[in-house]
Amino acid sequence: MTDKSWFETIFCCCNRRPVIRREIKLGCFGIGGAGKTFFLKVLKGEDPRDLLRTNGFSTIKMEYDESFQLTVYDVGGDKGIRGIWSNYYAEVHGIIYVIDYSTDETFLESLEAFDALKNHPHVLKKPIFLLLNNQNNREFDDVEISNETNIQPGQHKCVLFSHFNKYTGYLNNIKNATMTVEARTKKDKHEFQEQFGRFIDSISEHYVELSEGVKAAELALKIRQDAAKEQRRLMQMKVEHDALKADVAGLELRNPPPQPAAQPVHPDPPSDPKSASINLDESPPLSLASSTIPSDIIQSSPEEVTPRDPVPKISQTSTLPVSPQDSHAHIKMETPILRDNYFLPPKTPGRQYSRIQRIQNVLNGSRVVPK
Ligand SMILES: Nc1nc2c(ncn2[C@@H]2O[C@H](COP(=O)(O)OP(=O)(O)OP(=O)(O)O)[C@@H](O)[C@H]2O)c(=O)[nH]1
Ligand SMILES: [Mg+2]
Repeated sequence: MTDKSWFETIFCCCNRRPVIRREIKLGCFGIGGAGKTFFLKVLKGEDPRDLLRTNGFSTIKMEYDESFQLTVYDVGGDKGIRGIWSNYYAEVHGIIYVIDYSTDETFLESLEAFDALKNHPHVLKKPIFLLLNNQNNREFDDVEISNETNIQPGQHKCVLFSHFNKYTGYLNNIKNATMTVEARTKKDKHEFQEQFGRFIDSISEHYVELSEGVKAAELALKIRQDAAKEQRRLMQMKVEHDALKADVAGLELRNPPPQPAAQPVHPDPPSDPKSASINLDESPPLSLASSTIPSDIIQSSPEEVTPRDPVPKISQTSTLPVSPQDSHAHIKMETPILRDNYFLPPKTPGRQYSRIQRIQNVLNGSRVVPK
């Protein structure tokens, strides 16, 4: 017994082959109001009335026959949007171009835009279907049109003309697209339908060659899109990073990091030490106990917990002068210091440093040497 997938089994049971259509991609161009969307709707078998201007582009899909499915990019034709036409040239197997023949102005404008299109490198060697649309029932000459469009032989796979003048036929009968384009062509036998059929035949004939260009363009487009996506992702990350940095800066401004405690400096005391007023609440009086603070207690004072430069040892016998750069030491010598709850009187000339004052100097890390 041969292995068959459920899909194959269903179709074998129904005695029908699954329909796998290959895709033909087409681009439909022409100046604004030329009738591109109108034509594509009629071709597909949809009601073409009450159309809106195509803003950007729209994609119209339709079944052509058993072998092919059509994907048509209907690109807006207003002057401001014509710049994007060339983005589609490489990605399509063939070009539909609608020439608006309603007035001399629209005809000239259509020819100008067509001239740029037909000479584009991605349009050369591709089949072109030229549809002449004329809503004013103007007379025109095929030879004249052929001369005006100035198409050189061999530049394109084929160039097929057709007329779509003042199309009014059976609009009320068009309700929905139930038939393939080919089936409708056989039924209606309109000239534009038959010419369009020849255009698709030409694409089918060169399908492999044309598809290579289309696939290469699709790959290039995907690479461009991925690169653009990556670029957008990086930009987004940068924006988020900058926002985070700004947040952190804002937080730091509101809550600055803890700075080393500033040394309290008191104003110059009165010259007579006896008249110095002492706030008993804030600073306890100098006591015998405080003047004999054991060194281990001093070491564990809160001031010492804060990391800082190693405290230099003070030698009683040192004769080093006070450095002029050591401004801290200078200030501390000249002012009374209220520190760690011990009041230190200002230094008076000739007076020996008390033990407490030496301890205080050690705590301040100053290099004051008693005279
Ligand atoms: N009856 C009739 N009306 C047409 C025909 N061609 C165009 N029109 C009218 O012209 C209007 C504009 O046609 P569209 O098909 O929207 O023109 P377009 O080329 O798609 O224009 P843009 O989308 O602006 O680029 C349509 O709404 C129709 O009313 C035609 O062959 N017969
Ligand atoms: Mg349109």
